[in-house]
Amino acid sequence: MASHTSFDWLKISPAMPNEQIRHAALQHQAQLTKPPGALGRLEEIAVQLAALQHTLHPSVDHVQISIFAADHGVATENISAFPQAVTTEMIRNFTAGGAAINVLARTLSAQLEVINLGTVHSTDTLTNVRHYHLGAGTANFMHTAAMNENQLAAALNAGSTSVEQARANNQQLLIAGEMGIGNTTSATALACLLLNLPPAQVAGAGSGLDSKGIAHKINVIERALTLHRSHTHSSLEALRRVGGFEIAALTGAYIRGAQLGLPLLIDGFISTVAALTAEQICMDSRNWFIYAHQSAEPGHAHVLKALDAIPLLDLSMRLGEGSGAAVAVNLLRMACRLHNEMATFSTAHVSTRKQ
Ligand SMILES: Cc1cc2ncn([C@H]3O[C@H](COP(=O)(O)O)[C@@H](O)[C@H]3O)c2cc1C
Ligand SMILES: O=C(O)c1cccnc1
Repeated sequence: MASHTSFDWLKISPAMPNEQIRHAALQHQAQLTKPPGALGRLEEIAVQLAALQHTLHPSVDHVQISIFAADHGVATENISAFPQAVTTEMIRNFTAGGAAINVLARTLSAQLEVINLGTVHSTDTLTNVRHYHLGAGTANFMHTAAMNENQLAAALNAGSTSVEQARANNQQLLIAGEMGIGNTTSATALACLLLNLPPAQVAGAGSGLDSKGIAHKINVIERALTLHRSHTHSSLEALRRVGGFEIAALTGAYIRGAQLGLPLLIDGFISTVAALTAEQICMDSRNWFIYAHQSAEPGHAHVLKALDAIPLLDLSMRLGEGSGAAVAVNLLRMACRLHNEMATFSTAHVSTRKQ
């Protein structure tokens, strides 16, 4: 790939979790008034957040949710149950406060931002959207690479910018969500390239295809992989060829979040494919990822398995927008408060385990 300067930042090493604090947090958990391990993964989350935030008193009160939206050229192949216009219509809905993620963000008092990287229909009149204009959506990857290198670099940078803003605003956790009709096709093609899986194993209904629609989607992805596979020698190149602007922005956000030491709560199938891409580009970035939920999209289980990740929740959600991650925030908050506020055996005068 040319244009080295624009991709150079991807090589910066991720921040390291604090292992001393992890150890101290584990010891603290053992002193709380409960049988050791009885709070299960809530204990693990608190200990992990302590190590990531370099404090014995972790907290995720301040949450930023960044929704990256873009259109996909491959949408012209009839691979979604919904028309492409929905991407733009949903951006409008996000700004009006009516989408699922708006409701969830309000319950969390989270900061929500909407980023349009490039859609077929303009949203320029909307003032509370950050606009990037990378193009009127990606090119159709059935015929050519989805992005050129400038578009890929700009999309990765857009994700990075959101993380830097979150950091500057002292946010403690970032959720990067996505919106883009056709993006389960793009994410499936990308996962298949990165993990060498057959599309039939990964592809699903997305926003609601029937079995005939899924068979067609699989066929489209198989043909695209035949075009791109032999030219794809790196994960970054796979992202450029079959990814989307918003998937690249998520990837950039995850890599930059890891570099700046900001914990990242990963949503469903599309977000997890971006996390897989981030991890393949920048291996130790994985330390900063917390997988929130298992999507009903069948490919999600395969990608999570490849990542050796067990998500916190399984609610049969299949929405995207960062919604599954938003639902998991209260679990993280409760894990932190238990860790920070429970009495110890000694302060509460509770007898410890028999020797
Ligand atoms: C109204 C509506 C709101 C959404 N919010 C997220 N998605 C989700 O569905 C899309 C991916 O599905 P596919 O690949 O089948 O097009 C993405 O925009 C994703 O965020 C939505 C989809 C719809 C229809
Ligand atoms: O799991 C997801 O992220 C997902 C699944 C279906 C449609 N949109 C998003």
